[in-house]
Amino acid sequence: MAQPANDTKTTTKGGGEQNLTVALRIRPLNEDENYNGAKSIAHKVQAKMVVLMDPMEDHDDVLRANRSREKQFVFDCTFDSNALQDEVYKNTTRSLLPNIINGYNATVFAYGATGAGKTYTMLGTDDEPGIMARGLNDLFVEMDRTKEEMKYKVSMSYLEIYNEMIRDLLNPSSGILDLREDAKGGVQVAGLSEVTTRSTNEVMDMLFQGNKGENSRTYCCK
Ligand SMILES: Nc1ncnc2c1ncn2[C@@H]1O[C@H](COP(=O)(O)OP(=O)(O)OP(=O)(O)O)[C@@H](O)[C@H]1O
Repeated sequence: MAQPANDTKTTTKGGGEQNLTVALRIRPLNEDENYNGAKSIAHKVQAKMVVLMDPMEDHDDVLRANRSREKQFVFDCTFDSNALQDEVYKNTTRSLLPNIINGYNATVFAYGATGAGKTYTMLGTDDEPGIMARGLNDLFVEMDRTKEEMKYKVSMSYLEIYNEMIRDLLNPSSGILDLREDAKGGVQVAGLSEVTTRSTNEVMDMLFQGNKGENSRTYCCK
């Protein structure tokens, strides 16, 4: 997840500076895991630190009693399993909006193993909308508020990358698309459709339509 304030500065290919935030979210154990007696080994211990307990630790093994194999990891921010969608949105994504309104690029993506909670965090549910719906709502409200002074255009593309093959989820009939570099060194997906949109609901409907055509694997929306 990316965020502009107080963050690690890295240099882009074009020489400019960009900010990067890495956040970690621990999801709650699901019903099956609880039923099978699973125990969470990931614990948020400080605002920025998570400890992973050694799942093999044996408290009766006196020979290893003082050899903790716990591992500590530090992130820009962390969320435990009780964290609400709004908390995750406000602490990772909301601060990107003023820059987007001013015409700068921003990227937010979720990374993790299957079942880790990427879709829940990004899309969420009707009752608990994720980062995308919350971000789009705020974006459209802000654009509406400033529509007298500024002219905005919002468009979206929705693609799937699976087994190194790229497909356009808004236009599946276009088949497998190629990745190309443009003259400025930017990466482009040749032939990817781009649809103009005016509301969060419209975007969500298109994501829903796009998901219908596949089994919802790795996806990217810009
Ligand atoms: N923070 C959370 N709170 C409650 N339920 C969650 C949370 N995170 C994930 N879940 C639930 O865990 C399950 C798996 O999450 P999700 O589908 O988001 O994983 P994923 O990383 O997108 O998986 P895949 O890569 O296989 O698509 C879902 O049933 C989801 O509702």
